[in-house]
Amino acid sequence: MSATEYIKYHGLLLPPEAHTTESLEYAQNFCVEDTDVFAITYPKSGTIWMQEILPLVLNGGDLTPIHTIPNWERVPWLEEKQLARVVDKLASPRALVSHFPYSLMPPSFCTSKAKVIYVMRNPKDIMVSSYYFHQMAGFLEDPGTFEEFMDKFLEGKVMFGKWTDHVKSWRNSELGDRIMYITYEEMVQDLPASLRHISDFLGCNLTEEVIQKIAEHCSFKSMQNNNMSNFSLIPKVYMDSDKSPFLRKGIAGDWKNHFSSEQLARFTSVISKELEGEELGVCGSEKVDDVL
Ligand SMILES: Nc1ncnc2c1ncn2[C@@H]1O[C@H](COP(=O)(O)OS(=O)(=O)O)[C@@H](OP(=O)(O)O)[C@H]1O
Repeated sequence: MSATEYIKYHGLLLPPEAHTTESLEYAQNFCVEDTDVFAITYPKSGTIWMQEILPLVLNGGDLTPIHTIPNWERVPWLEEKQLARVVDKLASPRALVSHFPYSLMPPSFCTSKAKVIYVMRNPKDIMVSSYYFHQMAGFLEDPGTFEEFMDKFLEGKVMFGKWTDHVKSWRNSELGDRIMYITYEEMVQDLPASLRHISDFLGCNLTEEVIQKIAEHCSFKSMQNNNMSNFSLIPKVYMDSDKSPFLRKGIAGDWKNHFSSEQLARFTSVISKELEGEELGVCGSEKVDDVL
């Protein structure tokens, strides 16, 4: 398939396969409940990982949902068109994901007590992951060369705009104890510790035995083998895993295999300039600036 032209929504480019005028309007009018939990990510930061983790943490490690419900229905995207179709089937407390910047969250989110887990990832690894995703996803624009894709990424001419705008919008959201920040890197480094952190934040009181069980089922290998999570149910015309699997490498630092020293210098210069004066702070055990 050839990708249809992206739509523009409040200045953000979005692929029309997943986003329609109706789905975006539905998201704006969505009635957020106090018990809802949102995992918010810039694309390729660990969204589907959280779609696996959240139902397990919220339901004491019950494996049924992750083995029976595809991830896009189990923990749907706020902005995508399947939400309206599955909303009545969502287990309570509901878990959702979104790539929206803070400014596009619905009014009911802002007045609710819903909690947010914001997952950050090294933008260089995001760009690499996204580059391969654009090669395998038939509904996304051809990425061109790595160099061309870097230009687009840095200019924000990719879906959901600039990474720096996304991070800044959520770092400045002032949601207080409703928001928890975590990095993809700390999840890779020590998943059980990250799960304890998430479980405490959500007030779930999980035993160590359950934490270990969840960690096992959310490992990269287990998720690669879970047909409800690896997108093998999606027709090849939309996602062709022969070109690049969705669960591709699952590591921190793959950018080192892709960036030339010139590209690294250019990327770092643009990103640091845009983050100048921003206090990104501490996420769990990691100082955020250390993973950038
Ligand atoms: N369990 C686990 N462990 C480690 N890494 C994992 C895991 N699950 C998903 N991933 C990696 O997350 C990357 C995909 O990001 P997203 O899920 O945010 O993509 S999307 O925005 O929903 O398209 C993509 O990263 P890359 O491998 O670097 O491409 C996935 O492999």
